[in-house]
Amino acid sequence: MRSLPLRVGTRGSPLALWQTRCFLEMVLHFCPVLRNAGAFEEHVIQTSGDAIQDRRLADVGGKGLFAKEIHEALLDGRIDFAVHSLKDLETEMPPGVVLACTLKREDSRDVLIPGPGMGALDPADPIGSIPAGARLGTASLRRQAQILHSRPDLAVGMIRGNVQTRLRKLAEGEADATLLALAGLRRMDLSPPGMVILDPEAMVPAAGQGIIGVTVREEDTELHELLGGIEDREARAVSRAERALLASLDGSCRTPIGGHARLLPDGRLHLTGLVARPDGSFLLKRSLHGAVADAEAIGAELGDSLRADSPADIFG
Ligand SMILES: NCc1[nH]cc(CCC(=O)O)c1CC(=O)O
Repeated sequence: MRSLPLRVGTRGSPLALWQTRCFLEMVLHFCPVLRNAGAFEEHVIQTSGDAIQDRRLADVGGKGLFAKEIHEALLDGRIDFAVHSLKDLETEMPPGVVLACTLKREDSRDVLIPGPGMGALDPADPIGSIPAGARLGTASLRRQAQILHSRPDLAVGMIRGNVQTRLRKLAEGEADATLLALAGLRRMDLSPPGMVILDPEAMVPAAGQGIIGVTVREEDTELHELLGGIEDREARAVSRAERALLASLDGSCRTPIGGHARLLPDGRLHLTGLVARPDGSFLLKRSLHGAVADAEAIGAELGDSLRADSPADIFG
């Protein structure tokens, strides 16, 4: 057995810390031998994404801004593994870093949250029931494009920061409504008043949304084995499809892209993909299904088909 403690890297946001502790509890559950005090050491790593609070990440121009420094710490041997929100983890990681396990998915849907000045939303048609001309606060081009596609009358402004910061800004009137991932709210036991869950076909979630992913050094077979025990096979299957779709679209961070897979009652995998223009003036959504064993091929095929039928400027 290697020397303890095992050093786990994480971002410092409340959600990231919650996810890291939840993951460590799972490891202890499956691996009681590690249950002595001090088996793990938490290393909070500030990432480029955390440092940028005033601009859209898309304008800073880089994928993987929430993970770069964490990958570096892993490759330098300063940490042994790292816990990520899979949706913030780029599909092509640096050589030597691998995704060793994906945990059981929390709810993958987005929610629409009205601010204090907005009346109740209609749960049967939440997006349609937003008052005309309302200001929506989001930094996500994927969410912005999908809302503007059906509601071009709305104004979109940016709200950034961690989940708590965004909710505070909403309460202070910086926007009339906002959109967040239900997974983050559930994990932190938050349920903002008036929030309505959006159907994933109406607001296609981001690839990997609601899934926690753990990275390790490729050569670290011991940790690979340990983490294999808590891998969730369904989460792995859907994330393989969603991430293959993302990789095959190879959009820039300025391309709104959605990807959402689920297992059908008959065991096959169903994948919905979406590409759009940020202003919602173009939006293409398609689905494909097939065998779980073909998850990656399904993602790649759907990505190719969406790309083939999108105007050139989408991927320019
Ligand atoms: N982009 C930030 C981020 N990364 C992961 C989550 C939520 C948790 C998850 O999707 O697993 C969030 C917040 C949000 O989008 O509301």
